[in-house]
Amino acid sequence: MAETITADMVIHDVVTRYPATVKVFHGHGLPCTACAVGARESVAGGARTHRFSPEKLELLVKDLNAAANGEPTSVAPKKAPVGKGIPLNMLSSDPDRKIKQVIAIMSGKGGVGKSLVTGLLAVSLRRQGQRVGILDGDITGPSIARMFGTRGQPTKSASGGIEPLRSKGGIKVMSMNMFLEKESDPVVWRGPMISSAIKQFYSDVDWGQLDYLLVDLPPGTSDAPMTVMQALPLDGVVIVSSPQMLATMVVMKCVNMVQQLKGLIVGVVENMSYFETPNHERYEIFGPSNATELVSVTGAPLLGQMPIDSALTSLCDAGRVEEYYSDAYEALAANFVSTLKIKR
Ligand SMILES: Nc1ncnc2c1ncn2[C@@H]1O[C@H](COP(=O)(O)OP(=O)(O)OP(=O)(O)O)[C@@H](O)[C@H]1O
Repeated sequence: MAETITADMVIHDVVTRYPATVKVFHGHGLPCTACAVGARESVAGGARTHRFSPEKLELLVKDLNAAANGEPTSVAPKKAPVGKGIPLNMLSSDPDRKIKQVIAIMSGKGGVGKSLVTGLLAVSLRRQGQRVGILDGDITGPSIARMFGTRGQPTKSASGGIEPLRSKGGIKVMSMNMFLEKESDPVVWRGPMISSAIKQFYSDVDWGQLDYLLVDLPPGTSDAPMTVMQALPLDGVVIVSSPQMLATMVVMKCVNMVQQLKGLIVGVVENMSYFETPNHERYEIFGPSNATELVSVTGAPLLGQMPIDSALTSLCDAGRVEEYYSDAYEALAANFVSTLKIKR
């Protein structure tokens, strides 16, 4: 007999404990399990947002309890939205694993802010006490080291591996930039050399104990993303998109690639979703949000919608990205952590 589900329970907790309830939420027309809000919102709160009457809420709660106990519900069981926004409990099977989660950040197209989202997600995770590393998998166009202002060349670690550089805030960073004489030197390498560099960045670098290793990938579906998907013990992929990107079908290419390589999309982030004035007026500069479609094509929860902020570019150029603070990124990190629950 399952514990009684009540209207004040958080949607995320309900579906995590009783996955059969996802069908009930969807059957009642509530998309909350596929929404970032569901991570914090109560069942009653979700129902209120969707203008449920008290009677409808009562029936929903009754059905949730029925589903949790394997009993019939009043809503016809819709085709189970397998993986659609169900928060994943990704408990590491091996408690001795030094890096608890390896997550790649991917986008189909260049310039949507994938590196920036990777960097700021790392910053917020670190602020929340997580041990974080960033592997800059963009070998030919690295930008992570610059963003964090990490200078100098990596040294040999005590165990004979490569010691990653550390940001001011304590994030471990490894990027091709660190091996170039001049930051502007090009890396003119063919695919196999790029793949080999990525593998070495994972296996030869002494990452130590980490909660999250974020791997920033170059755009597209070429050698580097393929290497990461196939050669690294990847736990999941976060897809970064922007409002106008869905129309170009590049997101679909990413999704298909991840699926073909048997990877798992753990969440999506919509960057450059809106611009907010000091008076809190919002403008959707790149058009209306496609977040709902993103969730439905990827089958993964929306982790956050990031604003456009002109302050970011100058901070990144000055290597001071860690000085940036925004509630949107703190919420993104919180959603990320609750989606990928790990055992320390
Ligand atoms: N939300 C945002 N607000 C303001 N500037 C942003 C935002 N997102 C990204 N940018 C800026 O856009 C530029 C491109 O971002 P970034 O390098 O992160 O994109 P990318 O997708 O990783 O690019 P690439 O395809 O080259 O790897 C950077 O100058 C970055 O600072």
